[in-house]
Amino acid sequence: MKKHSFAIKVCGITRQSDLSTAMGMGAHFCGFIFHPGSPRYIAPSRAAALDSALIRRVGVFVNQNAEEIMDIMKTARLEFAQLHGAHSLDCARRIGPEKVIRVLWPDRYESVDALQREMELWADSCAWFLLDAGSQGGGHGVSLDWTSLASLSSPRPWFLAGGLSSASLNRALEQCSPDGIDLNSGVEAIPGQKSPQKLLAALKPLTPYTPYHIA
Ligand SMILES: O=C(O)c1ccccc1N[C@@H]1O[C@H](COP(=O)(O)O)[C@@H](O)[C@H]1O
Repeated sequence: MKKHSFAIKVCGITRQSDLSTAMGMGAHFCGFIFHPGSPRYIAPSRAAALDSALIRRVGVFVNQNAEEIMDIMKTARLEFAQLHGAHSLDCARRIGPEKVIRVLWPDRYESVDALQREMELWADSCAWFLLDAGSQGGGHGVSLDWTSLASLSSPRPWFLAGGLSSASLNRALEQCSPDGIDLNSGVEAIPGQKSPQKLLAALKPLTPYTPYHIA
């Protein structure tokens, strides 16, 4: 593994026990999925009741508009909105760029240069990018081609997502250098429930690399 520090996000949290385990293992961000079609869906009021101490709370949105997103952010006490759908720049600006994690799907672009041009377009309208596998939606458990991201020079910090698990993390981090990693289906016992063993297996080897400081 290359020696650089990065943030850890554990997404698809539906239970306090999983959130507490993730925090105990050094997660910096936790994610709640507000897409009703997802097996990881959580109602905003239930997410509000989960105690995340000082780590950052992210909501994942696919179909909702800016007003619905801002409403849920308030109810669920979220700091960030992860825009995982066909959201516009205007939607991101209305939410507030400092609160937006914009998802992009590298497979949609013919080259890393084309992906980078899209990132430049979004740079003033988001705080982070999240790169996911496939061409839409998320939670597929499929990996990206990490080598193609080795030369990426993002105008904002970015999370690497897409089926990351203890089996793939080491290789992924050898091949590209994200500012954060996003763990979801790769650390589950069943969809919507994390496995403490899988979380430990994925996160323990990262301990020397994750004293990530978030201002
Ligand atoms: O996990 C879901 O069910 C989901 C549904 C709709 C949009 C996003 C979703 N999850 C996000 O997808 C990425 C990658 O997940 P995975 O590691 O491949 O399971 C991650 O950011 C999740 O937050």
